[in-house]
Amino acid sequence: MNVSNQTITLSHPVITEEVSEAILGPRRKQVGLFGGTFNPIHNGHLIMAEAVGTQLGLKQVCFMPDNQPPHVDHKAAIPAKHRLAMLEAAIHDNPLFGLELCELQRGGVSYSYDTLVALKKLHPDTDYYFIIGADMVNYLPKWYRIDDLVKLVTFVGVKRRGYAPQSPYPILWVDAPLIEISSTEIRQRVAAGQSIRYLVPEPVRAYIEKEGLYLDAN
Ligand SMILES: Nc1ncnc2c1ncn2[C@@H]1O[C@H](COP(=O)(O)OP(=O)(O)OP(=O)(O)O)[C@@H](O)[C@H]1O
Ligand SMILES: O=C(O)c1ccc[n+]([C@@H]2O[C@H](COP(=O)([O-])O)[C@@H](O)[C@H]2O)c1
Repeated sequence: MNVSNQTITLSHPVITEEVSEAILGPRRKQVGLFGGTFNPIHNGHLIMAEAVGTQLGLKQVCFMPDNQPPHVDHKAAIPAKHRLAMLEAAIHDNPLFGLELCELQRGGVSYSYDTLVALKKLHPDTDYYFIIGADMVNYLPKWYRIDDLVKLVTFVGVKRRGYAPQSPYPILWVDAPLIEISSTEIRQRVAAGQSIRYLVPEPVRAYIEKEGLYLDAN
């Protein structure tokens, strides 16, 4: 500790986070939830999760694979065990990233309202930030019990080219590098025998090849 001209500079924190919590009570945790089908996860997902987590200073960003996405026009995804294996391979080397598996464990249609009610009951000291692309923000008015859901969670909208950053609901808008990759494009490229190198992390590319996934276009 240096003392000069009445300015005190601390060379290291005096109390630890544990001591602070013992005195002031538990601090609220800020956790990002990135829900998706991840069929498969791609670099666009990873870049936006990193951008949101670092810009908002979140403690963790949890990727949350859905069991069955609520909108009816979604194509059947490959089995959850493959989507999960690729997610694990993609995120394991980033300490900011984690997994939230409650929707797979619950089964059925993955309504976000049901998920947030369950998570808030389990972790009342956590504030959740639900990360969605600007394309998905347009659909928010159609989400199940959306007026109740916005009271349980803060929606973080990631800007995308071609989608105005606006909504009737409160959205925390975040800029991330614009990476126009979609899982649909990855599946189509694999089916057409084209390269997906550098569009997905290398362990994900290797897994798709080893397991022979997405060879039929859908
Ligand atoms: N390149 C991207 N930039 C910004 N947001 C994205 C991007 N790709 C996906 N998202 C967002 O990620 C979330 C989960 O998306 P999902 O798992 O359905 O991936 P997808 O690439 O959109 O898949 P699909 O092409 O099969 O519809 C959604 O909120 C979607 O808006
Ligand atoms: O709860 C809803 O009504 C609802 C409607 C559409 C999408 N969602 C959630 O939004 C996330 C992204 O959806 P998707 O279809 O792009 O994978 C995923 O976690 C879905 O469960 C939720």
